[in-house]
Amino acid sequence: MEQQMQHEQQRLQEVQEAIAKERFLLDGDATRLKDEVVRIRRHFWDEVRVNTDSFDDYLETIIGLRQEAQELAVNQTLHGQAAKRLRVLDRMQGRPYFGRIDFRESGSDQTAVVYIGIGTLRDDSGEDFLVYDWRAPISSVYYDYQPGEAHYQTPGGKVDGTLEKKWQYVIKNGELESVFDTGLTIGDEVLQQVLGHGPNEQMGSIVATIQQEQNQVVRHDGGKVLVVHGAAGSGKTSVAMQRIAYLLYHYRDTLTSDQILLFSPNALFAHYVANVLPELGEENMRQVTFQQYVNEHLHPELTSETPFEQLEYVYTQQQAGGYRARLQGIEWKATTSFMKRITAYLNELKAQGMVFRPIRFRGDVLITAEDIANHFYTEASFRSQSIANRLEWLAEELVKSVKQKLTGEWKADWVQEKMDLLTDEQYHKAHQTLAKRAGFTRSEAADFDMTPKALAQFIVRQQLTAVAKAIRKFAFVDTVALYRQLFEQSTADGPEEWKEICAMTLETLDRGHLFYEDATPYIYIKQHILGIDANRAIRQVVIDEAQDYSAFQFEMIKQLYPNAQLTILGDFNQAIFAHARTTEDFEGVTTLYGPEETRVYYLARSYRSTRQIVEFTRKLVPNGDQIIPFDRSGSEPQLVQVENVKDLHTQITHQVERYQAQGYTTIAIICLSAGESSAAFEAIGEACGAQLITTTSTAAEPGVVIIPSYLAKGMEYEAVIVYNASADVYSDEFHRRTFYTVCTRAMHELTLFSVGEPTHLLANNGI
Ligand SMILES: Nc1ncnc2c1ncn2[C@@H]1O[C@H](COP(=O)(O)OP(=O)(O)OP(=O)(O)O)[C@@H](O)[C@H]1O
Repeated sequence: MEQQMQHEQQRLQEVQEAIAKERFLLDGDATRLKDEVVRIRRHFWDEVRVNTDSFDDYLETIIGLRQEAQELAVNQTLHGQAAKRLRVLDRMQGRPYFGRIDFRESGSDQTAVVYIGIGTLRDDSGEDFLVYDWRAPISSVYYDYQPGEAHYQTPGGKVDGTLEKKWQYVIKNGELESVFDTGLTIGDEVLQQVLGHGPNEQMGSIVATIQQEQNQVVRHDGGKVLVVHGAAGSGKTSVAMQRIAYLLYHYRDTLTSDQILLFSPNALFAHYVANVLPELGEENMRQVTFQQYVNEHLHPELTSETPFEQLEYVYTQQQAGGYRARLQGIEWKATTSFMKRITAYLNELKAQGMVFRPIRFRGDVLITAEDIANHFYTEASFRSQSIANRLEWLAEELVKSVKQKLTGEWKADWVQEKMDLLTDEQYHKAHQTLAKRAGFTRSEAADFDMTPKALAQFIVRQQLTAVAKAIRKFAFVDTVALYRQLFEQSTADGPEEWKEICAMTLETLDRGHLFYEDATPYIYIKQHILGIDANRAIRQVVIDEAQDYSAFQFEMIKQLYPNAQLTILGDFNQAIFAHARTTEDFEGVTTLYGPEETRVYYLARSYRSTRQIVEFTRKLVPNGDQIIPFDRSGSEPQLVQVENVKDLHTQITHQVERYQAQGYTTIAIICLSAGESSAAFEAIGEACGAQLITTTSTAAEPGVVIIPSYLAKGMEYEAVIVYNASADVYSDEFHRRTFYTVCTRAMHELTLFSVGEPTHLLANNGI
């Protein structure tokens, strides 16, 4: 064994030398390329002879420009590639590889020894691989098999053979610490070690320990939709990030990181995952939250409640009037029944019911809403057209009509007044523009005689342009009134509290505001009427925490990114939003592109928490027995009942101190709501040295945080303290999924405090 270790030490050293050598050469190249780029930029115009005297001179100038631009682009690309390779080499220096497989192809008497790391490394000759990229086809054997028969797929077909050996290496800061023969050891010691450590404040890559069931997801290919349903801590987010890295490698000739879009739940989470791809030497994908999308697409006169404000209402306003109706409304507005209702409504609008705004000029109505509606519904050639197409045509007609109506406007008093008030600069500008239009060159402009009539017409035209622009953007369609109409009608299949839901929705709309549950349906209607601005460049869309998305949201994402494959990851036990509280699977998602285009994986093993914590948390949810803990041992979760809030604060402060003394650096005190969080922060923030996390937080420092439940979603902490797991706070059945989400954030330690009687949700835990 010692001899083996020496051999491995020596090999490691050789590989490190090869990395250092490539690094040295590339460093020189990168510097040279950078200097070249700077030089070309600086002297761009020196190299190009600009001469437009004759056509030939002009052509020569264009050719010169193009050559120079091409040279710049080539150098920039080469520099980008060199810089990327340098990033990979930098990371490989400290840990060139983490695994090895000895694989013998069927029919061959030679065994290939394959070392696996985050990037490829060849020897001096360029012929042999010293290290294989973890995403190379042969590397999949490492993740998929124990010693014995094995195979892997290449673009050329399936390769069968025997996996003779499978080793894992622990290399830290360039030093070989240990080698495991993972074909022989029971349990995964490296994984035990990795999971036993605390997290940084940002997520890391799991490339060295991807598990077989996760590897299937990472390398899945084909179909428009990939759904990953997995328990809390089963690695959904990690797998999503590794998958993005895999796709960037596999489709490196056709896919770039800016063609990949990740929908994340909030800014804090976006920051949390932002380090994984750079750690693997890849550039980050684009990230967006659904709320950002909503804000960009609302009518400018509307504001919308945020998803977090909606949750705060749901969690804290049980006693408010209309609460029951609001909750029903939240659920109903996310259903496929409501979507069907909207589809029928959009169809009806082809024949009747469109609502328009009059077209005004300087406050006066030029074309009434009734006239626009008449035009829209009586034009015979429109009948078979979609609403969006009709509007395009109508807009042009309206612009023409407005122009016609304003032919004599230049004589109006307001124009004369405006002319009198023009500054010298404005007058000069008008003169220049009109001279140019009349064919005068810049040097001849002074000879142009601008008549008062021409100036007056110019002033009118300026205002008209703004009106035409608004018409072409369909400002004459009253999208808010169109959404409103849905709640002015009765419906046969609406929920019990329909009348009250309608009254609440209308009252909110009257204030120029939307409930969060109305934002997506409103935008959906708006886009179907005015046309969708689809983004065809995006090729991959990844939706994490997808259990919180409604049928509308999925449909909208599909329509927005028609060329993208979707990876949808979620866990319905963590569906904390009221609209999803009774949904149990992604069945609705299957209808997006049909079952043949949809593949579903289930990840049952939970890696984040100790066995004791998983055994505790899985009793909180109905199907919890399907969740399999990774066998890592820790202490039992504790429930501490206290008599009053004063005691609660004293005890929590002591608990934080104990955790700190145990060496934990990421500790979360998780509250149900923002209100509870700020009260907790006020009382114990200073004593615990804690940061308060709010919806506006974009990053958290390592240390103690006080955080509301919905912002802790997707995150993890070494030690979790549930602020108040009492029957008063987690009072209802609908708190179950939130409570489960809160408790599953813990990696090593979980303590629940309760002022008075604990929540009924703990009944299955014998409490
Ligand atoms: N194969 C693995 N090797 C090492 N660590 C892993 C592996 N799979 C998961 N983990 C770790 O388990 C923890 C949970 O992973 P992750 O956050 O991706 O799970 P999740 O399913 O998205 O969780 P949740 O739904 O609860 O937010 C992370 O610390 C992650 O690094």
